[in-house]
Amino acid sequence: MQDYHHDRARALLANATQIVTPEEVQAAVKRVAVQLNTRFNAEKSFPLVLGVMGGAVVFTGNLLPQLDFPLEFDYIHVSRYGDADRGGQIVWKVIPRQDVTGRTIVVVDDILDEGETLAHVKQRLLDMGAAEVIIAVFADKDLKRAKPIKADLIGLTLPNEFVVGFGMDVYNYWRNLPGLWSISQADLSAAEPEPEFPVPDAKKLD
Ligand SMILES: O=P(O)(O)OC[C@H]1O[C@H](OP(=O)(O)OP(=O)(O)O)[C@H](O)[C@@H]1O
Ligand SMILES: Nc1nc2[nH]cnc2c(=O)[nH]1
Repeated sequence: MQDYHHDRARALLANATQIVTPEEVQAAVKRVAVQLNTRFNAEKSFPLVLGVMGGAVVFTGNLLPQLDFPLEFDYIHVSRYGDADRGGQIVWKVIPRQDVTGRTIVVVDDILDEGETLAHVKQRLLDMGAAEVIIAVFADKDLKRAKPIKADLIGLTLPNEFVVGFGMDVYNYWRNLPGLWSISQADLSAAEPEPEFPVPDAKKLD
């Protein structure tokens, strides 16, 4: 089982192309931090920053120490892609736990792709009584068509390719990469389905 995932993850990365270097990633995080600092140091507010797990974990972890205004942090957990490379139904795993009534909320996520996830999250927070919901994303994917939501702050704009790294995964692999990689088209969707049961390790059967 471990061999299977190790080899599959390595093969996916071997076929992938690096599109953003770790240095460019860090510059993008800084851009978002500077914009948030400029905005929130100019007003006397106390925003609730909500990271959208799981993909936002790395962006959030890099961004928070660069913010220099008073804030409260928590996370929500929403997923639309699951283990797939295409969006499906939105599944809430952790809903907002604080009372958001009347508050300014900054939602932090790794990527705005079709925009369904963040449109849904924003509407839910507004329905719960939030005064204002600001969307900060590490990356916005250029789909060349309208989306149901626009981010207020964007670190960088990406081409319409399936990317991994800096919190983003392919089949649960490679969230840990410090740069961004575009997964080969041949490895998407057509990819062999993951076995439902652990693959026997041939070596151990000998
Ligand atoms: O704009 P959309 O097309 O809706 O896609 C964007 C969402 O997709 C990713 O989450 P995913 O559902 O993959 O869950 P994850 O964060 O656990 O990887 C990403 O973190 C965004 O939340
Ligand atoms: N890993 C990953 N997750 C996504 N969720 C929406 N778009 C993407 C993408 O390009 N890569």
